[in-house]
Amino acid sequence: MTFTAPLQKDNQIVNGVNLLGKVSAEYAEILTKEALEFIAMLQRRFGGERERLLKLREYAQQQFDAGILPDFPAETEAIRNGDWKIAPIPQDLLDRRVEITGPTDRKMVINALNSGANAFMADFEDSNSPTWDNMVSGQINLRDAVNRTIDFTDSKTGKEYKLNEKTAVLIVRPRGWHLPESHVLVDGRPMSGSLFDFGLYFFHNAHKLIENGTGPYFYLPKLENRYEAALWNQVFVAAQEALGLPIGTIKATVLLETILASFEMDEILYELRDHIVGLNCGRWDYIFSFIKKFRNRPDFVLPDRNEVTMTCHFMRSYSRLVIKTCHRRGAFAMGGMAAQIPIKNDPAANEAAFAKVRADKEREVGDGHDGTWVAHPALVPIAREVFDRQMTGPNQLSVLLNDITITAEDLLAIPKGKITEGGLRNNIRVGILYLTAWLAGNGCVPLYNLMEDAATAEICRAQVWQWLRHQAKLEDGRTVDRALFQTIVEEEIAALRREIADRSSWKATFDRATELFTELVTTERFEEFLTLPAYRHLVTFSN
Ligand SMILES: CC(=O)SCCNC(=O)CCNC(=O)[C@H](O)C(C)(C)COP(=O)(O)OP(=O)(O)OC[C@H]1O[C@@H](n2cnc3c(N)ncnc32)[C@H](O)[C@@H]1OP(=O)(O)O
Ligand SMILES: O=CC(=O)O
Ligand SMILES: [Mg+2]
Repeated sequence: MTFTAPLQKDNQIVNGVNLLGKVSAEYAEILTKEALEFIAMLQRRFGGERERLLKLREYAQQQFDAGILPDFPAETEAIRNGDWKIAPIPQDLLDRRVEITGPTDRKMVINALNSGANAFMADFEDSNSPTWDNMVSGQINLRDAVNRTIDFTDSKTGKEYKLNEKTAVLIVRPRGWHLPESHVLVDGRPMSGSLFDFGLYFFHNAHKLIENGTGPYFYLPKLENRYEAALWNQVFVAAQEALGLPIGTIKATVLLETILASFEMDEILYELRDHIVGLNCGRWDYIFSFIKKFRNRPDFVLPDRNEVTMTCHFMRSYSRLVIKTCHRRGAFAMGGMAAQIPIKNDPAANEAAFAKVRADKEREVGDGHDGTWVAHPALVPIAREVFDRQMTGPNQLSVLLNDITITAEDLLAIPKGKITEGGLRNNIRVGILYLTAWLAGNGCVPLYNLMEDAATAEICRAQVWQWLRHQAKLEDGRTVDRALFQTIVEEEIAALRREIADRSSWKATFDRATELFTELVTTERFEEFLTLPAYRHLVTFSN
């Protein structure tokens, strides 16, 4: 994706680096000459390899389109069969039973760190809309959190926020390899969003984190193979060398959230063995990736989104393989995110939502996961109660699952279930409303009592695309074709317009979101990520 914007010498704080976004006095504290030199170094050294690996994804797709299915690579058998372990895990990451996640909004960062969770994943990815302001103010908020100077006063309620004495361990999730940061050009080209997010956080905070007795910890999203893991490893080595820190200071947890990465779990752990502490089951992107990679196969059409749960054979197999693989290597197998959130003003519905979260956590701890994710502070005690009851030590590394074998067939077993008009309508509604919020600068929203973020919205639009492409049959016998889609989408747009009538910030982006969603689900060529075309609408040049 390229953007044209005037290159001005006067916004070149550093030779060859052009800042196209606003730089206020506060932003300049993050976008210092030294920090920009550091991220430019990362981009110059690793930007080319990133682009090559993104091309490799296209090549792999051609194989799937030609009918070839993924399998465990023959050439890395020695790694899978070898007897090796990852490097030791730091003390403050040994017990990760409950992790809260959320965007880097100032109030939410304080709430998450105070939530009672063991760790907080501060998210520049699925739950973030990458406006320039969100990216740079997110870095400011994290810097202030690390320095314990963060505070906030809610202008509406007057409520004041500051950090408790004891806070969650901070882990930061940069954007995935596919996303650019178009407000920063290095030698005339947009830099990688991953390197921007990682680089600025690491540069400003690594030494302070170590002084505080913790470290620069990261979650790495959407990896598809060992090469992408190896690239992160090289980035870590270069970053640590540049700041004079020992190799292995950085610790990362990789989101195992693509179907292809499932075939290279050992290899990903191996490539990152000095820096990795575990894998995490990112179930929502995983489902999305499953639909995306096999999108052109009529035999891989999935049922309604709410039927594709963690208890489906392919999902349960994947999470068990994560546990088995990780524990053999001394790495953590983190669970994932149930989408239920508290339901206000309806105690019965709220209890039903909590019961679903509880059941999800019971499955995770029972299977051998070492910890889990929650989306909301009110869910911390629910997850903690389940893990405290069933996980007596700090983790379950000793659960080896030696008697379980997971095959390629298990990972690729298509779940059975219905496609319904309700499911189609829900995908359309959630897809449009999520994009509306995202374009308005909010990457995570409650919709119809569920947490929705970029990964869940990807499932919505990918399913509609897939059902249209393969003329899927609804349970009542009708075909999902253009005519049916057109009728339903028009009805839903009219209903949504009424639903958001008093939300002024959403009204401004609703039309763009409906256009974008319709384009995404009806286009001949499947868009790899909805955030790529959507990002063009977010980019604002200040000069
Ligand atoms: C697929 C994946 O990648 S999962 C990971 C990405 N997703 C996430 O991280 C989910 C993050 N969660 C959220 O953003 C929010 O919980 C939402 C959008 C789902 C729900 O938000 P809301 O409806 O506004 O929540 P609600 O009104 O109940 O919030 C109550 C309080 O909890 C706080 N809160 C809610 N969620 C979080 C969170 N994840 N972290 C910190 N604070 C939170 C709110 O800021 C609010 O604080 P206040 O009382 O001081 O004002
Ligand atoms: O990032 C998490 C996911 O489920 O996707
Ligand atoms: Mg994800």
